[in-house]
Amino acid sequence: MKIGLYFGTFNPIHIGHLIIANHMVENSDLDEIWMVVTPHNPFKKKSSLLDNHHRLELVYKATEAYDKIKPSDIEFKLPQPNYTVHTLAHISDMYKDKEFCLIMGEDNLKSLHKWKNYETILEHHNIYVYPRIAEGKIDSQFDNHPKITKVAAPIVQISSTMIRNGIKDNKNMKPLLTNEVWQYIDEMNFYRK
Ligand SMILES: Nc1ncnc2c1ncn2[C@@H]1O[C@H](COP(=O)(O)OP(=O)(O)OP(=O)(O)O)[C@@H](O)[C@H]1O
Ligand SMILES: O=C(O)c1ccc[n+]([C@@H]2O[C@H](COP(=O)([O-])O)[C@@H](O)[C@H]2O)c1
Repeated sequence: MKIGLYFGTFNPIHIGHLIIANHMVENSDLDEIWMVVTPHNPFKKKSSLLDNHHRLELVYKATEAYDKIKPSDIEFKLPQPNYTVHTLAHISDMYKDKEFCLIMGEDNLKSLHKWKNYETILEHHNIYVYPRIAEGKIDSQFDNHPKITKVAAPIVQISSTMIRNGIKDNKNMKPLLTNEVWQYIDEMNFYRK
């Protein structure tokens, strides 16, 4: 079984993430997508983060109706900040019968050469890349790389930052989230201040 790992902070998960996950699983050889909720991205400050379990709950609510998309809390028990190379080693060891690939936007591909042991990641895993509008250039070593496959997924210009800021400013952000996710955020008063 081939699993696509879609890593993210998901603070909160929005329809942009879901569109990508669904597109990838329906238009590639991947059997499932696991949305891996990251406690602490080594490149981001942790301060404005909703608790891990709340972010996981939101991913659970967003993906409940999708058979091939599943939430994962595998990084919760691993040392922080979360280096993807360590998570991949751990998960591959846990599920020896499965093949794990990475799903990544072009924005993340632009910084991949700065990730811890990125050569090891590429040695053991395929990366499926979808287009994203972002500044900067992709390192030329990743051009036509045998382990990197580009997938022509739609571009959706939504970010979690946009949603958090909108909620704080009392704007209606409902169309950018699933109903279940919006209801939970609203009930719990998340992101209001
Ligand atoms: N609209 C989108 N379309 C496609 N990919 C996205 C979109 N938003 C985020 N991603 C990608 O999904 C992964 C997880 O996203 P992340 O949790 O960082 O969301 P974000 O919206 O970029 O968050 P933030 O605004 O808080 O930085 C990252 O690899 C990110 O590049
Ligand atoms: O391993 C690394 O060096 C590394 C550097 C930057 C980001 N990552 C991972 O990339 C994933 C995407 O993060 P984010 O915050 O953009 O959603 C998340 O799981 C991070 O831990 C990993």
